[in-house]
Amino acid sequence: MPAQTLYDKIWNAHVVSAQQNGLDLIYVDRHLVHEVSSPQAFDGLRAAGRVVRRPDCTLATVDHNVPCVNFILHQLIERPPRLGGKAAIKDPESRAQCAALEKNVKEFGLSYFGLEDKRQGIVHVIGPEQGFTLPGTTLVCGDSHTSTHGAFGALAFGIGTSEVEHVLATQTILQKKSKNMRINIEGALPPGVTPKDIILHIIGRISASGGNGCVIEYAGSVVRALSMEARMSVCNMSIEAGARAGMIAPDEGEDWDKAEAYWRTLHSDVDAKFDVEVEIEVADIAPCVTWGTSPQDVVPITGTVPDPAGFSNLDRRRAAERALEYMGLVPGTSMTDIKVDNVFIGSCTNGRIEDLRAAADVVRAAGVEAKVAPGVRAMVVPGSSRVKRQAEAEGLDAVFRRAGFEWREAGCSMCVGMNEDQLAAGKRCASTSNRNFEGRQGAGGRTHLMSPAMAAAAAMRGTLADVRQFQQKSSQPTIGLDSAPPVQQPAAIPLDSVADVIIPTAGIQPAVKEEASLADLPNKVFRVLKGIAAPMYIENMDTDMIIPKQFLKTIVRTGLACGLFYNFRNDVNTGQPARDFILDQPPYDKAVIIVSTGKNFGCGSSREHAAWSLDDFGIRCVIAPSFGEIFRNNCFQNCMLPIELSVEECRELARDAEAGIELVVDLEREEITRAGRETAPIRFKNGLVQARVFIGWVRRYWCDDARWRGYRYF
Ligand SMILES: CC(C)[C@@](O)(CC(=O)O)C(=O)O
Ligand code: SF4
Repeated sequence: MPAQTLYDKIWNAHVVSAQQNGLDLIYVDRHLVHEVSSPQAFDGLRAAGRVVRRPDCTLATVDHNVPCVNFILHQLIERPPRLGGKAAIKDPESRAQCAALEKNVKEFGLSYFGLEDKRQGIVHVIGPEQGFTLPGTTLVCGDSHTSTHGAFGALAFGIGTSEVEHVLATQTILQKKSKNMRINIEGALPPGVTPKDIILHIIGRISASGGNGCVIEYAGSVVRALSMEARMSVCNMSIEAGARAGMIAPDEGEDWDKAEAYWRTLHSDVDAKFDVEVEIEVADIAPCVTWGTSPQDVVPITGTVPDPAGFSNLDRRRAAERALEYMGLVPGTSMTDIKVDNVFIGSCTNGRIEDLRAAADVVRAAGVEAKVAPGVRAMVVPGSSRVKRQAEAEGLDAVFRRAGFEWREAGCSMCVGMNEDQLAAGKRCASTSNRNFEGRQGAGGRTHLMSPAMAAAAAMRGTLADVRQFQQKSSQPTIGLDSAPPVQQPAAIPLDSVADVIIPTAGIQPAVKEEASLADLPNKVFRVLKGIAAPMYIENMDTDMIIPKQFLKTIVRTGLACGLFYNFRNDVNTGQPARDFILDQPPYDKAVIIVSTGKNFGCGSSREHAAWSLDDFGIRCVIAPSFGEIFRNNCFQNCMLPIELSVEECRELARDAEAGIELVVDLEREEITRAGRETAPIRFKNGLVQARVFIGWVRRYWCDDARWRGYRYF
């Protein structure tokens, strides 16, 4: 057996069948479900008369839309008010989305941590908390930050809603295997430098597209010494590095005796080959903050706002100029001179107990009299109800409250602003979340990413601040390392209805005996596509830009063209159409193709709404130098072809698109030509694979493996 990486081992142990088009059908051990990415999936099941194949391996919760304010009465959908619950969900769309999940979990018989459940919380906090996440398993969720669970040596990745439906129905998923990337992190961690700083530093170093096409394994002495919370923060942001997933080999486990033999094999073999290896020396890292609108826009807190003119890459420079304008920043400004209006401590990156302790340490170090700086609104939102209770048991809430922080209920809150916790236009927020995208925390809001300790320091000072100045005053241990004092955990809450350790692929029974049907192939599938292409020049065009969060509250897939590139096409303040965006100008208002010269198109959130809105507008093909992996899969699911070409080729096509020349994408010939021009055709890179996957994908209505009939449909 050739040497294998950790990723290879888990992947190989879960292959149900290798497909001819370069995809593997993978068995899914665990499936987490939340209210935003699931309603359309359940509707699909209902329409097809299907059941959930493994309700015992599926766990659902509400997190994105839940109010984080604590009112006395809770009155979600026709329920008698109860004491001690959360505020009623006032926004009708948010309420409908949560209500849809409540209905679906009942109908399909799933384990559900609802609003009033003591175990409710952000999906990526509760999975590990409840022992649902285990080493060596495959775990998926309709959410990009599923990468978090890789901290346990699981292969965990985000998927789109159509894929959620496929997993619900079959407990399998069709995926292309990624490349292996290893990031070795060595050295002595300087004071004030936390896991968040390490991952921000890494993204700054390898870029937001640096992990494209890869699964990252984090290794090295620094990683081995990290606590589980810290590992989760690092793996969480693998998606911000453009990777499919992040993983860390497990080294300890509470259920050790149960699964020891298997878990012990979960490491990369000594001579395993990685496609990409990166070395990180942590000794030189300082606490980090972001200045722009991509997680790669990282500087040390001692640094200044960079000058876009310093970027030699044209798309990068354009993105930086746009970012600075959006962020209201001037090159050369010291980061510590930047005033903040809001502070948000929470999210699936940094909403765990250790994060709250780290932030509270800084608040304590500022002195008992110290208060949040005047004019700053600071809130702490625990990642789960259990984290909240633990923090209260340790008295952390009192530390925060005394200093003037708001102490909130568990949920996603201002990480995404789907509840009422939104950052107002023009306001600046020091945030422990993972995305500083335009409009991420609220339309027009400006986000700086940082560690919980740094966010607490910013709250106390009223500007971005160097946490080391606070820490010198205190003798608190460095956060995120296993050396932190042991803390008493509250009694474990049993998760009765969730199955025990699952041995991958064992005991698979042949599924339903239905036959593949080629009859109703969607008519959107094309073999030749001719039409107007709209050029776009932004690097890291994230799916928050393609469709902002206010359009994610729908429970259907249709009618989303109105949300497409919403913040580009409308005035953020008035909501009036701006009419100056490319897709609003003839002939591009009839575009069927997008040509992006910028890398990493569709990065970030897994929201299939991005593909649905492009589809609704009439786009059938997107051409770019690289794609966010989940977006790429979502395109296929919606019969929209993503084509990867070199940056130069994309630029060439963008020039033609700019001139209004129609492009012809021919799948059979695997080439792109310019209508009515003699210019040499551009061949698809990996043309065969691309075209075959596209045609094959939609033709393969059923996964026709003898052992396993996976079901897929549109
Ligand atoms: C559902 C959505 C708001 C999401 O959680 C989805 C995701 O990251 O895949 C996000 O953070 O953008
Ligand atoms: S990234 Fe934010 S919105 Fe998405 S799951 Fe994490 S906390 Fe929730």
